[in-house]
Amino acid sequence: MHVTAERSYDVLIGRGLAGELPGLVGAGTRRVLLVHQVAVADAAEGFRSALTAAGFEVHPSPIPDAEGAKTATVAAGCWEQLGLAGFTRDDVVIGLGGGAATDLAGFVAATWLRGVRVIQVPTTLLGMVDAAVGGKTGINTAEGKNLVGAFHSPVGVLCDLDTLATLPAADLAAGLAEVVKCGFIDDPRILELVEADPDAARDPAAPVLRELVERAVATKARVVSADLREADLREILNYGHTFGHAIEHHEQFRWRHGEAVAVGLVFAAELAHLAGRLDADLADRHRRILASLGLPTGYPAGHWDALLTAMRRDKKTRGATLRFVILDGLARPTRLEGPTPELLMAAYAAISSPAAPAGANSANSANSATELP
Ligand SMILES: NC(=O)c1ccc[n+]([C@@H]2O[C@H](COP(=O)([O-])OP(=O)(O)OC[C@H]3O[C@@H](n4cnc5c(N)ncnc54)[C@H](O)[C@@H]3O)[C@@H](O)[C@H]2O)c1
Ligand SMILES: O=C(O)C(=O)C[C@@H](O)[C@H](O)[C@H](O)COP(=O)(O)O
Ligand SMILES: [Zn+2]
Repeated sequence: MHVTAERSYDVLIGRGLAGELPGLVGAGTRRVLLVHQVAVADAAEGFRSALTAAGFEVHPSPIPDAEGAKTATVAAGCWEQLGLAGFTRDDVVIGLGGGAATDLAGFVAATWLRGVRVIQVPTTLLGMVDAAVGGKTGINTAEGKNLVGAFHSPVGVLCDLDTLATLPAADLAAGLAEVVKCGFIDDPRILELVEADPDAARDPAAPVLRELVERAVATKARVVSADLREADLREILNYGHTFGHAIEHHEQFRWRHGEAVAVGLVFAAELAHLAGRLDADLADRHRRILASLGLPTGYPAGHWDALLTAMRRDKKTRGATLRFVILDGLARPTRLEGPTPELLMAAYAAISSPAAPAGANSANSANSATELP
């Protein structure tokens, strides 16, 4: 799959792709910072040996798990490592792991010497279909999700489907939320494939998963190739994220991103329905598909003020005006600008349910900011 950005690059999707990495790093390079999650330490060791054998000086950089990596402190640790090792503009950063690792690695690469090359090697479904592609990089702050970052396109993306074999089922399901998002905004065939066999969609060895990855990457590649810097069209990739990011922040980043996006998609669908833009069946189709994948579709009542405060920091907000990506119909994304407080609260009421997020991280839900039964 090809992406057009400041420089064009390829997203390779397949199995057994590790051998492609030294070629992507390129002969003119001396040093490689290998930023990786501890969960993929074995894969990191394999890459380290292959790159060392190819003559590169490899600096492994293990990072904290999940959102714990997307902090200024962790980024500063990487900058220190780059400085001590004398990384120059010819050198390369590799991001290996889930979206949190690729977001951090991309941000470190974007900021080191005002920009060095980054190669993304996603090892979660979400990383493959979304985070590693498109050049959005960033970290969180105490005030919100992804508030600091840069657009910095990778020079290549390696999606080795073999790496998904070890991914926990709940993380795979979380990645499917972004795949389903692509289905609603752009490629309805995705929805048909999931509806035909939700269990196969959750099976990393099933052929349908590969097709889902290819279709979601195709949507993302087409959109970011047309609008890298989110001047207009790219906002459709943010479908479900205004409310989703607010949940992540309110839950102090203890929900998986994809789980929060799943609820955000249902919120956006209800908002569109209540605004008279989307019919009830299509709104409900969001719930049915996401629930069939074990994803949450509701959020407890009683947290509106905090969620609204978080939504005001969304990057799509202009001045005091909240802006939502909604659907006018299937694969017809558009925007809803400045919905009234009554409309927003009605959408919240429509998704406020006592149902616990089925895919929620059990370690996380114990610490949930909300009382989930
Ligand atoms: N830049 C973008 O365009 C973009 C797009 C979507 C999401 N994101 C960001 O991506 C992040 C979410 O990504 P994610 O869902 O991949 O979460 P994640 O990076 O936290 O990974 C999920 C979990 O899977 C583990 N893991 C990773 N690969 C594994 C493997 N192969 N086997 C076993 N365990 C593995 C990780 O250690 C982690 O515990 C969020 O921060 C979100 O904001 C960015
Ligand atoms: O690539 C994009 O553009 C997206 O919005 C994809 C989202 O799935 C992703 O979560 C992204 O990181 C959100 O970006 P943000 O600009 O809302 O922080
Ligand atoms: Zn997302």
